[in-house]
Amino acid sequence: MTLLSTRGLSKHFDGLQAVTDVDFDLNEGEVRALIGPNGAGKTTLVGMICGRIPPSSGTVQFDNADITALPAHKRILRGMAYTFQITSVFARLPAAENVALAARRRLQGDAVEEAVDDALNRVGLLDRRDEEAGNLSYGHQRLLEIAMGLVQHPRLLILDEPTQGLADSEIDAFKALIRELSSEATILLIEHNMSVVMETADRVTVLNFGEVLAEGTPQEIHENDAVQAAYLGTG
Ligand SMILES: Nc1ncnc2c1ncn2[C@@H]1O[C@H](COP(=O)(O)OP(=O)(O)OP(=O)(O)O)[C@@H](O)[C@H]1O
Repeated sequence: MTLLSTRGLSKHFDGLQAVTDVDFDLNEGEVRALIGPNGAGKTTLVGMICGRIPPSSGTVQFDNADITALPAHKRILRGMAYTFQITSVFARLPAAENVALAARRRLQGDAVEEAVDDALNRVGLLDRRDEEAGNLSYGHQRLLEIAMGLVQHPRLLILDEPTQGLADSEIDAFKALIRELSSEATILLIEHNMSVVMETADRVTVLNFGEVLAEGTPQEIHENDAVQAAYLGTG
């Protein structure tokens, strides 16, 4: 089943065409990586999907409904969760309280703490639960945001460069987390780390100059000459 689709989705900022006429379909249950050179329009496309950026033209459908005009917070209620490159944690609150704020959208009472600890455990931050979020490293703040997304049991989890700032050992744990989550949520991942893309994604979409350049399995994308030329260099 198609969970998300965009048709003719475009965005220009004054004279700059950031995203052009993108038709994008995401099946329920898949892990999709969105890759492309810097400035290709990945963050802008995802911003339009989750309602942070109003499109210049085109439509977004989620779960069989046209959500193009729906504000971001209402898309969250319909089952979208996302994290962005700039962390949005409350720095002075403990890690656990940040996750609890997200959990209370859905749960009450003792169930909140249980869900918070479960989400922190899954991203590997349970032992940091009482630490002020602002004291965590940048990479750990990104993981904390993923926990804030997870605790809402989203149908679609969108992650913008989640492995930025993580050590190699943490990236390995992140790959395992994505594989585990893929049985419960559809995942859209903007990712520059090709080992993460190759090892976690079912399919890959490549954006270049705001347009879809190619789409396919990680292997197909790796072997695609146009992608090699635009993005992967000599591969
Ligand atoms: N708010 C904005 N105002 C003006 N131009 C913008 C704005 N946001 C993005 N752009 C421009 O739109 C283009 C696409 O940017 P976007 O951030 O979507 O690319 P990206 O593929 O996510 O890049 P990166 O990998 O560097 O994050 C770039 O040329 C960028 O400078």
